[in-house]
This record gives sequence, structure tokens and C-alpha cells, in this order.
Amino acid sequence: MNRPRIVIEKDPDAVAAAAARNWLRLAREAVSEQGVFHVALSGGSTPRRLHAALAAAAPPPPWAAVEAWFGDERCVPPDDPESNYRMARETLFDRVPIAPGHIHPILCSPADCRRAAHAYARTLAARLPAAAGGMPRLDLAVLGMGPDGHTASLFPGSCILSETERPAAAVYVDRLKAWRVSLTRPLLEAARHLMFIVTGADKAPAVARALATPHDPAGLPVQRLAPAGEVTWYLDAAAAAGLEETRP
Ligand SMILES: O=C(O)[C@H](O)[C@@H](O)[C@H](O)[C@H](O)COP(=O)(O)O
Repeated sequence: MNRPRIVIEKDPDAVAAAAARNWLRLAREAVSEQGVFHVALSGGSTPRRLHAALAAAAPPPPWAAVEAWFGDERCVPPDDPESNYRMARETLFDRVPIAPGHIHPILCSPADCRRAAHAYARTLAARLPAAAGGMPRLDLAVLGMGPDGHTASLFPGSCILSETERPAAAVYVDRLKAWRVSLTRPLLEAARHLMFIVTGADKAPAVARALATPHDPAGLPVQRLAPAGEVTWYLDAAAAAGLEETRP
């Protein structure tokens, strides 16, 4: 397992610009190698700046060959203010010439999230190449992290953390009293590249813990991941504040 590369920038805008440069590089390389770039977008609020940087990129990436997936989704309608798809549509898809058929939202409601997860897993398997272990292989998964060390919808203590077979699963998040559909650990671990984008002082303790021991099966959800591919963390100074104390 590769040691993560850590990029620290002064503020969230500089973090988004640095992450966008790497996103664009990976997109161009993937399209040049295989004619397509399969990327899973993160939910939450942090990706808004990244999406703005991608929409403004000049020269633009080869949007016609980009396929956009989602790391997770809240089980709400696609026009709900909580929807990760709505956030991505407003901040990215409506601003770039990505083909509508290349956007893969997770369409789920609380009543059918298991079916939605199963359908998403089937679509992933049908459209993505298979990694060595048979899991669908993303070229890039963009991930955020909460102060509790969750990523996608892999929350502490959640049963989905033990999923080893399915690429996507439905999960009830007790603390949120809400259903979600999320990519699973094996799917994320099979990706060619993982990119964490984490900003803000509230996340500094979890960042320090996660990067002190990048893989700890008993640790935070982000530490439970054992990625086969390259991992890069993009942090602002506030989120990286605890790192100096832990780095040798
Ligand atoms: O659906 C979601 O909310 C995300 O998948 C989640 O894992 C997010 O990345 C973190 O909670 C960080 O969220 P912020 O970027 O808003 O801090």
C-alpha cells in the first residue's frame, strides 16, 4: 500500500486549485490511455470550490470522455437541497459539456435505498473495467472527511465498514437518522487514485490521527481503507495544524 502524498496549501481556494490541477492531469492521462476517465465525486460542501476550478479550467479536460459517479448520496430527491447530485449539477454539470449519459447519479429514496444500491452496483460493474480482484475500478475517487473521520457514507461503527463484496451498499446512519447509499471500502480501495480534500480546523484532529497511521483496521473509517492505488491528501493549513505534532 502506497504512503499517501500530502499537499498543504494556505487556504481552501489554494487547496481547490491544487486538487483541480491533479484532477485534470489524471483525466488527461486516463483518456489518453483508455479513452475514458471514470471519476467519483464527493458530496458535502468542500467539493464546491474544486468544481468551480474544474469548470473554469483552461484548457478544459476532455469532458466528452469523462464519466461522473458519486461516492455517496443522501436518499432524497435529486432536486433536494441535501442532494449531492444537485450540488454537483449546480456547481459543475451545468457549467461544462459533460454528456448527460455520462452522469451517473445514485437515485434513491428512503423506501428503496437497498434497490438503488444494488442497481448502482450493477451499473458500476457494467461500465467500469475490473480491477485485479474483480471489483469495478474507478480512475479517481474524490473524497471528503468529517471531523469524526467518516468518508463517503462510511461512518464510525457502521455495518457498511465490514462490507467486502458489494461495490455499493445502502446504510442507515443512526446519528443522522437517515438512509444513504455509499460506495464501499472494497470499491474505494480498488480505485487507481484516491484524492482526499479536507479543509478547516474542525477536522485537524481527525487528519492528524489518520495521517499518523494511514491504515489502522481499528481506527477511524478513513483509516480502515487499504487503498491499492495512489492516495493524495489536499489540506489547508487549518486542517493540517495537528500534523506537525505527529510527524516524525
Ligand atoms: O455526502 C456527504 O456528506 C459526503 O460524502 C461526506 O463524506 C463529506 O465528504 C464529509 O462529510 C465532509 O463534508 P464537508 O465537505 O461538507 O465538510
